[in-house]
Amino acid sequence: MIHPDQWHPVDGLVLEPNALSAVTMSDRNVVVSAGPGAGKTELLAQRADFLLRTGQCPYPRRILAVSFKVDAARNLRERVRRRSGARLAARFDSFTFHAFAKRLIDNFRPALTGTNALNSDYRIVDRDRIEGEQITFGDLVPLALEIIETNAYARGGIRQTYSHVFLDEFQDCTGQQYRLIKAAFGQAPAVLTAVGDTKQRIMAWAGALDGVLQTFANDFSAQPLPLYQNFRSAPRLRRMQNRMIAQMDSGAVSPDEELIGDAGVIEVLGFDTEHDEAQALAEMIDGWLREGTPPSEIAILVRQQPHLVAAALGSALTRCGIAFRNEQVRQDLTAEPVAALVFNFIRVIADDRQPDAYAELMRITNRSSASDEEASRFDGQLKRMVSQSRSIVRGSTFRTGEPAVWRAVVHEFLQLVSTPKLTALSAGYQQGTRLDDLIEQALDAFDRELAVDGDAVQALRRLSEVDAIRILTIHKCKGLEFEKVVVLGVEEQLFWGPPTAQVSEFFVAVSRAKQHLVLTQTKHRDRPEGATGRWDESRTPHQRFLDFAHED
Ligand SMILES: Nc1ncnc2c1ncn2[C@@H]1O[C@H](COP(=O)(O)OP(=O)(O)OP(=O)(O)O)[C@@H](O)[C@H]1O
Repeated sequence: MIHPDQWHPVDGLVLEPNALSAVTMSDRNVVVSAGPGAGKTELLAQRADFLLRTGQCPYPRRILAVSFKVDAARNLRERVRRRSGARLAARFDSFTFHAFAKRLIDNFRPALTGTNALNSDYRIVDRDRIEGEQITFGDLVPLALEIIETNAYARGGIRQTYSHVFLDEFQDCTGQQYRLIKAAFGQAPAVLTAVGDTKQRIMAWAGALDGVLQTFANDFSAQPLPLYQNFRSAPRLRRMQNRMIAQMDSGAVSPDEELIGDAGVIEVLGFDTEHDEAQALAEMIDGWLREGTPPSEIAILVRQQPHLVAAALGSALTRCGIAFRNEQVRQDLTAEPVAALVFNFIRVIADDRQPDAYAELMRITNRSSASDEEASRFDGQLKRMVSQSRSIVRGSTFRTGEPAVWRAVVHEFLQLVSTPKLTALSAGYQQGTRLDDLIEQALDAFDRELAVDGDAVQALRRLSEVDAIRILTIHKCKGLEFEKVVVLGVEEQLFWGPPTAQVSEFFVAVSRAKQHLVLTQTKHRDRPEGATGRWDESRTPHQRFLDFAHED
């Protein structure tokens, strides 16, 4: 443990004065408001390191960080683990609101009574729930709220556990989520740090509270600390963001002299049809990859329905042999250890060039062996199975594009690993049919990718975090950043709704780019297969948004 005076920002980062105050604040709640790329999430990671390393969050107490998206929660968790080490980071809980609520329900479920009472093996379903046995995602926060509001034991437990609470992207907090935070920590000694940007408020349609940063400052007597820098985007991109800020919140505009420089590229591309657009983008992305841009640094952002709007682009990328993940279709599966295990096994047997995948497979499957003897026996069995499965899938009779044959091989592998070992992979796997459901989802995801070109190795690349470029909605890209960002379809037909919400969404999309931003628009988009609702084939450029790209 070190004295607070001896602590320095991790990785040698220099923090602006307000950021340093927020990071090292000892006993006061704080609300940090700042624009994109100002380092709000980074500030939380630094604060976690400060609190854990200096003992301000003393053992066995913990830090709770609440984010809105699985990706964002995972990024923060990984940043803290990498910087502060696994031992200290074990006391850092980075959850989404839903995961935090579920944790409360799982720990204090008997506190739910009457029509809200739940069996221990309850399941989460999309809709049409059966009382006592099932709940929906939408029920998680209200049920957790009921527990915290009505049960002093649960309130005491949560307050005893957490000495510090972080709230990321807090501008999008809904009324119910806010009530949950207030009920859990309103009267508690826990120190809260909220960060957010009102210009990036994109969840108003889902009930995000207007002015929640100010409400929080009032209710929690939090000290407001604005930040002014943007560490993410090159100057040309920052000037575009600044032109948008001038319209959204004129008080937050940066002085011109801070944004001087030629670095950064913005391109506006117009096409006749989505096929022309797809071909040009696939060639452009192919060029970026050849120049050495890692696939994980390239994102295609679509305001909605990426599986339809980017369908032509998906086909063009496949023709060029570029792996992509369409995140609308693929759930956050790779974050699930059992799904990662299934994909890893397929990778090991289908692809020769994956020595790390084999080592990882051994490590994970052998983790919970009771003794050295058992571990070495299992090692031998696994090696034999991998070698047999390899010969099967490389044999001339193996129909490699056929999902059922892969399923059979995977099931045999899972049987060898055994249910107790699989259940031990994650705390939630004991519950109901969760483990089986996830295995099924992983296999379904693999089937879908296999259907694209019948190539198992390519299918796995598309499912991987590192090897594939990403196609995702603007909602999903919140808090993320990429070298190259394409905003696909800057058209009136895609950006509609209340003007303030639209411009915030466009702002979130544009501000994800570090170096290179491409905005596209087409005159015509054929109605794609699978489109059920309204679909306008004739398209109009969203000129007001495209104009932001032009320097005066
Ligand atoms: N003090 C700093 N010095 C140098 N780089 C920094 C600093 N703080 C943050 N960064 C880097 O700047 C980038 C943006 O930081 P971060 O994602 O924390 O911003 P943010 O305010 O949360 O952005 P947004 O609201 O747009 O999601 C990251 O790559 C981060 O590592």
